[in-house]
Amino acid sequence: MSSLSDALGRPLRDLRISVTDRCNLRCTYCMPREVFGPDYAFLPREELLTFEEIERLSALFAQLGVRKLRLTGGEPLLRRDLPELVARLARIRGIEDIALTTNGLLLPRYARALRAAGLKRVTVSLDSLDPDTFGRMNGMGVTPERVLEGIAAAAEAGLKVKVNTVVQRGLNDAHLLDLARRFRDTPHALRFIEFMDVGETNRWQLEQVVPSSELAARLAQLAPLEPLQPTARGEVARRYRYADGRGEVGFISSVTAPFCGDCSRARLSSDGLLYTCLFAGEGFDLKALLRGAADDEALLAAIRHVWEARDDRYSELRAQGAAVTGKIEMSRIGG
Ligand SMILES: Nc1nc2c(ncn2[C@@H]2O[C@H](COP(=O)(O)OP(=O)(O)OP(=O)(O)O)[C@@H](O)[C@H]2O)c(=O)[nH]1
Ligand SMILES: C[S@@+](CC[C@H](N)C(=O)[O-])C[C@H]1O[C@@H](n2cnc3c(N)ncnc32)[C@H](O)[C@@H]1O
Ligand code: SF4
Ligand code: SF4
Repeated sequence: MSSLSDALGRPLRDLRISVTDRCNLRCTYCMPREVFGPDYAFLPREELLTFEEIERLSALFAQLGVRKLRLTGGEPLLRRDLPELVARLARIRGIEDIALTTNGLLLPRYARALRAAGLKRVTVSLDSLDPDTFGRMNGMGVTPERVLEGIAAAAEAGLKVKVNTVVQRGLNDAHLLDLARRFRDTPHALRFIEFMDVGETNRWQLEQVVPSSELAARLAQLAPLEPLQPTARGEVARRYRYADGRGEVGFISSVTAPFCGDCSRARLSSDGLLYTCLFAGEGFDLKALLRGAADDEALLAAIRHVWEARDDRYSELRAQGAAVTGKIEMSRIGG
């Protein structure tokens, strides 16, 4: 088994796989309704990688050093028979961790099947406990209760749960202590994500980013925060525990504290393009190779080549004032 490094010396360890570009929500920061409306052209079914294709590629990525897979989207639970894909991926030699990022709405239906297929953990997105705020942010008027039911179903099925909250100044930042209180006495780590300028449609403005340092100071009203050691190199979230022992929080601070230096994440879009950065404009068409009957050696060589040429560090460059246009949408590349 070989492993490789990119142009900045970073290994390839994680593969984030988008299984659909569709979603049952329209979060304003990700798929704003005015863009992703009834006429939006989502990918036709035949353009999506099949489970066989995803399995084959994942096994090749594992040969090149990938240890962790994350299924995402769009909303991954909209992809029919997703537990079957999990079962296929769980059998791949070298894969140590499989996770799923979801908005939670379909977890009451699928949590048990996912667990039975070999999934160990899920990350559920929930931006507010205030129904008006959450309904507005998810663009569909869906209540936080529905997501909490999904979280409960996941926990009951034996899945480890993390919760992701995107923070936007003036939208949900007034209600964050309620969320923190809600999860403090649970085993579910709550992670606050700085609103990011991903894609081209979410009208990102720096003024709407609440720096994690500001949030941390607010959370300290509940109890002082003590930093925790990273569990792995390249960990996205900075983790803290409350000094009174009642829970864990994390901060994902791509805007105020970029973490490109250790970024070992590749991304596979639902239509089979390989991207080396969340903010990339172009991907490498692995599906064309797959469907052009390339053998494993040719696919391995192509992936190696792409990774070895990689010098992406978008968040660091943004922090230095660089502007980039033509970025792919989050729902297509996978969050
Ligand atoms: N800028 C940037 N943001 C990222 C990257 N990876 C993840 N994120 C952001 O962080 C959020 C959380 O990612 P998750 O996959 O839930 O978290 P994680 O910390 O990678 O996952 P685990 O540690 O495996 O639980 C994503 O939804 C993105 O918004 C990255 O490489 N770059
Ligand atoms: C694109 S979603 C896909 C998975 C699933 N639909 C969900 O919402 O969890 C993955 C993650 O990206 C986050 N995200 C989407 N747009 C974002 C943005 N502009 N800034 C920060 N995080 C964002 C979401 O909150 C979610 O946690
Ligand atoms: S963040 Fe997730 S749930 Fe919200 S619109 Fe994007 S893909 Fe859908
Ligand atoms: S901005 Fe790109 S290189 Fe930097 S951490 Fe995110 S995905 Fe990795």
